[in-house]
Amino acid sequence: MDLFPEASSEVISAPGASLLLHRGVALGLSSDALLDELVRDSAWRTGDVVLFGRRYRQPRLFAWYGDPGASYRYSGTTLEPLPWTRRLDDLRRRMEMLADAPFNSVLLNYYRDQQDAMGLHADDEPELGDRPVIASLSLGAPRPFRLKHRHDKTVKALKLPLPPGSVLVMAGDTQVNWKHELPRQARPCGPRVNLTFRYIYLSR
Ligand SMILES: O=C(O)CCC(=O)C(=O)O
Ligand SMILES: [Fe+2]
Repeated sequence: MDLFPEASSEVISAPGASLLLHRGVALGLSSDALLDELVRDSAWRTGDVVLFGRRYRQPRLFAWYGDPGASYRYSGTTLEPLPWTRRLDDLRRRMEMLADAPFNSVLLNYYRDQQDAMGLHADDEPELGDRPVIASLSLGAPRPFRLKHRHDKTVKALKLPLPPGSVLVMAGDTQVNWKHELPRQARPCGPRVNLTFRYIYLSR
């Protein structure tokens, strides 16, 4: 078991973005064991999206955990967070140290195979604030994460392979200037779980 994998941190240069990719982050157990545990123990649910007036099932499972009141809004529904599990709270503390920012919630996404995906979007909901710090922990199949500039078509898209045990910290104006996606894959691949730790400004 690789409890202390080779750790490294890399600045990903992208105009108008702040991206730091940490590899081999200490998680308290191996990334494979953590993947298995989260797949088994998380309260996975399905979601729908409405696109051009039609309702579609999202091609992935998700779960939302956090402090009371840190609710998550998507496609017209508001989700109340499930209480932190010991594991997720431990990971939250680790991510806070790594990103030097507070987090009060985490969105887990479970991509069961190559057909599960997440479309192009920015995490720019008002409750995330103006320049959110988001720590994105990846486990399982190393699938490419794509980033596209929102305003300047001449800026080349980025394709980052996010290996298991890596944490991509998106900060500064990243969400203002860039969108990101996790495309469907042509080739079969194993499961992947991604956790995005976020800070939700609580509504009064
Ligand atoms: O699965 C990923 O790497 C990205 C997830 C994501 O963009 C999100 O949860 O907002
Ligand atoms: Fe996102």
